[in-house]
Parts: sequence; C-alpha cells; structure tokens
Amino acid sequence: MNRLSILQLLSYATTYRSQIWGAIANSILNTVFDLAPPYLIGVAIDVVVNEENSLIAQFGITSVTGQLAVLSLLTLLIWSLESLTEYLYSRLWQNLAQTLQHELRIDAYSHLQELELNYFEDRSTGMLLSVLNDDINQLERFLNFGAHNILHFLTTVLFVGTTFIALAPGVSWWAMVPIPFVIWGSMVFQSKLEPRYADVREKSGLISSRLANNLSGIATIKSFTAEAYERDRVTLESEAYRRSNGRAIALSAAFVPLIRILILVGFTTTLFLGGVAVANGNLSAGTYGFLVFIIQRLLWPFTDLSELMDEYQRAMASVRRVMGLLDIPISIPHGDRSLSVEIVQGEVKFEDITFAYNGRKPVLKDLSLQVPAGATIGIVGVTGSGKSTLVKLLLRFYEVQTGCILIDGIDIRDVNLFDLRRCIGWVSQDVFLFHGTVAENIRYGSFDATNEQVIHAAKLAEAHTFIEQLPQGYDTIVGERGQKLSGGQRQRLAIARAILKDPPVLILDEATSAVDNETEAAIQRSLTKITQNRTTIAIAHRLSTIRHADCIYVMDQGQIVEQGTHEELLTQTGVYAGLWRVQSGDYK
Ligand SMILES: Nc1ncnc2c1ncn2[C@@H]1O[C@H](COP(=O)(O)OP(=O)(O)OP(=O)(O)O)[C@@H](O)[C@H]1O
Repeated sequence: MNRLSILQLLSYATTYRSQIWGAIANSILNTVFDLAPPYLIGVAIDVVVNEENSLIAQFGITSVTGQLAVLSLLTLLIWSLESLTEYLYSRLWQNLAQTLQHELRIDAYSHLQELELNYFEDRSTGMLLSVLNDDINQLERFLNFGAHNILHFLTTVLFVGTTFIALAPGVSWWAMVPIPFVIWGSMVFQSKLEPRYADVREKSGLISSRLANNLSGIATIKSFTAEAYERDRVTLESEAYRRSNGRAIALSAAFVPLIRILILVGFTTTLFLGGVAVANGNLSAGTYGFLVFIIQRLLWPFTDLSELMDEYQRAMASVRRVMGLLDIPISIPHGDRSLSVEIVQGEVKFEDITFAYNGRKPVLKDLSLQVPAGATIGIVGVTGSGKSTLVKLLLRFYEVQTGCILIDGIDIRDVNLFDLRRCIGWVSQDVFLFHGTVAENIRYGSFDATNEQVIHAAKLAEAHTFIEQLPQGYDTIVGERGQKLSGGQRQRLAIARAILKDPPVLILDEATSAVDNETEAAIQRSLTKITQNRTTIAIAHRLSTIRHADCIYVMDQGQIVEQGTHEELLTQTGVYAGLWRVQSGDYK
C-alpha cells in the first residue's frame, strides 16, 4: 500500500518532468557547493603548508599570494552559486509542491462529488474535510522540502564517502561502520512509526468530524445549554489526538539520539586512528584536519535521515488516506445514452421496483407507477412510507434492486447521469441553499440566466416581494445553508431555482410545507402555470396542495394502496378520504 501510494503520487508528477529535473539538478548542485568549504579549507592548508608544491601550484600559480587569491575568488564564486541554486531549488520544489497539492485536492474533490449518496451518509463531513484539507496540507509540507532533503542526503553521503575512501582508505572504513546500523535502525523505526502516524491521522479525522458536527448544530447546543457537555466531548477527542501524537513522538524523539550515539563511535574512531596515522607519518596533517572536518559531513546527515523518515511517514499516512479516497469505486456509473433536455417529453414509469437502503428492510416493494408526459401527479402517504425515496430513485441517487425506472421509455441506467439529472428539477424536503447571495442561489438553476430571468422565476415562486424587502434585495447574503432566511423563504428560493432550470420533469417534495396558507395558494396559482407542459410529481402532506393533480397515489409501507383523482378517491371510503376529512376539519 505504501509503495502503491507513492507510485500513485508520482504519477501526478510525470507531467512536470522538466521542472522536476531542474529541481533535482539544483538540489544536487547546491549540496555540492554546500560541501565545498571544508574542501576549500583543506586546499588553503595545503597552500600554506606545501607552498609551491601545493595542489594549486600544479596549475602554474607558484606564489602563495597568487594561490590564495585564486582560492578566494573560487570561494566567492562557489558561495554565490550556492545562493543561486538554493533560490532555484526552493522555488522549483515549492512550486511543484503547490501544483501537486492543488491537483490532488481537485482530483480528490471531483472524485468525491461522483460518489453516490450512500457513501456520504456513512461518513461525516468533518472526516472528509480532514482528508481534503489536513491530509493534503500535510503532504504539501513534506513536498516543500522533502525531495530536496533526500537528494541532499544522498549527494552528501556519496560525495563525502568517495572523497573519504580516496584520501584515507585505511581510516575511512572505521567511519563507515555505523552506516549499515543506521540504515537498519531507520527501517525498523519507519515500520514502527507507520501505524502510529496512521492512528494520528484517524484521530485528527475524528476531531474534525466532531467539530464540524457541533458547529453546524450550534443553535441546538445553545438551546439545550449543552455547551459543557459538548466541550467535554470535544476535550475527549482532542485528548485522544494528543495521546496518539504522544505515542508517535515517544518513538520519533528517541531515534535521533540513538543514531547520534552510533555516529559518535564512527567520529571518535576516525579522530583517534587518524591522529595515530599522522603521528606515524602515514597521513599528512592537512589531510587529517580535512578528514576530521568532513567526517561530520558524512555522518551527521544520517541523523537528518531519521528526521526525514519521520516526516516521510507522517506524509505517507496522509497520502494513504487521500489515495484511499481516490480508489473508492464509483458505484453508480453513467449510462451510454445521451438525453437532450430539449427533446425529452417527460413520461416517467416505475416498473415493479423494489428498493432497500443498505442493510435495511425494503422501503419500496414491487411498486409500479406511470406518469404520462406533461401530467401532474400527487403522492400522499404516512410519514416514512417511501415517498421521498421514490423520487430519489428517479434522480438515481440510489440504484433499485429489482425492476426499472424509465424516462420516455428509456431505462435511466442507460442514460448519461448528468443528462438525466438535467431533465429533472427537484425541490427537496429539506432545502439547501449555498452561502452566497439570493440571486446566486436562484441562478443555481441556470448559471447563464439573465437578471430578468432570475426575477421572473422569483416572481413565479412568490419570492420576489420578500426578496425586495431584504436589506440588499437580490444581493443579500443568505448565510450558510440559507440560515438567515425563514423556512418558507428558503422553500420559495428553492422553487424559484427549479423554475429557472425549466426541466421537463419537476419534483416537488413537500415544497410548500413551510409557507402559510395564503402564500401556498399564491404559489399553487403560479405552479398551475409552471406545471403546464411539464411532468410534475408533487409529494404533499397537505392534501389541498395536490387536490387538482391528474392522479393522486396513496402510499403505505412502500406500496401504492389507492389511486385516482381527488373526486374519485373521495368517493372511496379509503385512506385518502379519511385524511381529507381530518384536514378539512370534517371529523364526522
Ligand atoms: N438514507 C437513508 N438510509 C437509510 N434509511 C433511510 C434513508 N432515507 C430514508 N430512510 C428510511 O426509509 C424509509 C422511507 O423514507 P422516506 O424519506 O422515503 O419516507 P417519506 O414517505 O418521504 O416520509 P416523510 O413523509 O416523513 O417525508 C424510512 O423508514 C426511513 O427511515
């Protein structure tokens, strides 16, 4: 899984090959320039000790002053190049990190949008937010400098190690002794740390979930004066996160000191054996000074290695969560047939459908129902009888288990999902408005509608008058979920946006339940106009809303138990007639 996640991540980078090569080259060059000072000091000592026999003298500069001048110029040049390459690699790597995190976030979000409703019902918004935000940010932090640090480590070890072996083969192997132990230790450390960081990410998701849930339910918390109770619950989650991080810290903090001890052994051995070699005349003083200096450069990067591993594991725990999300298959696939809104007549047929939500008993059983194109039907029934589920199946939010749903005689499973949903206007039971202005929310029905069309739709939905009375009219911000509006006002905006969409099939699920009788009557008059030449499925508890429908279906426990016009149903002494009597105040 680890390797797979990394490969998936790398596949994002393949389009930026030239940038990556540029960043790699600058990282390597920068490390080489960064390593130069000890070499330059070595050469300086060589100049003052060996004078005209020095290394530089071999290039024809015999005077010590001349050699030192060349050395100074070289130092200036190398330091300038180090600064330049540092600027370049920082910029390239950080920009790449930005691009990757951006693409990954957009891909993860796009994929998430495609997943079926079941997926969201089983997960909390906060948890998903933590993946899309925290986890991707965690990865971004690693990508900013992680790749450079890895290259810096490898180049340093390779460069310094080679010099070491070349200059003092007899001493160098002592310095190398700790290296295999360090690598082995790092691997053990990595495997132990992996589950701990996975747990940290999970706890972070849980706390996000709790916070998101509480913030959206803040009014309920206040009304129940449950602040202390909720603070305790948040404290528990936060405490769990702290403990989980504590477990990871206990391991990661211990590692660097342990590695350092191993490295110290290598360092002191070189110090001792090298000194003995100088005393015996087997090694020059200049080389010895250089070796003692450079060995730190060889061994200390191994302490950085452990920190690098730590950052890597943290980032990988996040990558796995993001990739896990991208790997979730889309279980409601698009059909192959396209369906143009302009040519859809709007005939809707449910044929023997049976449907049960995940792991529950069937909500709809062998239900059949036909709505001729352009007709208006009403659906009534006790709460929980499956009315909303029926229309959600038409929108293909869920798949039927048996039977089929047809639009203009075509099985909706064969139709492109977007085309299908473009044909249907849905005013849901619980209206959701987006944070933004009134006009933006209505325009959700048709993004390129003119202001006049928006106002016209609002007028038809009996919303224009109240909108005009809002502080900034159509530019008034409705707040998150439209919380700055009343329930009835939200419903009317939802109707307006469905009208603006102008779909061949209109679904009104308790669309006027929150408005007063007078407003409802006004909306009904508008709807009579709107529903002409359009198939309409209206679900209502208030029977007056659907009494003029071409056919009314009465549902009970997932089945249709009565059907007919209002007048026909009244003549039967069934459920509908009973309901009508209660609602019209006739209790006889
Ligand atoms: N997402 C879901 N997951 C699991 N069960 C669900 C889900 N949505 C609804 N149900 C269950 O399905 C049944 C039918 O619900 P549905 O919303 O279709 O009823 P309804 O007739 O529209 O009710 P109401 O008149 O109260 O709106 C209910 O028992 C409900 O608990």
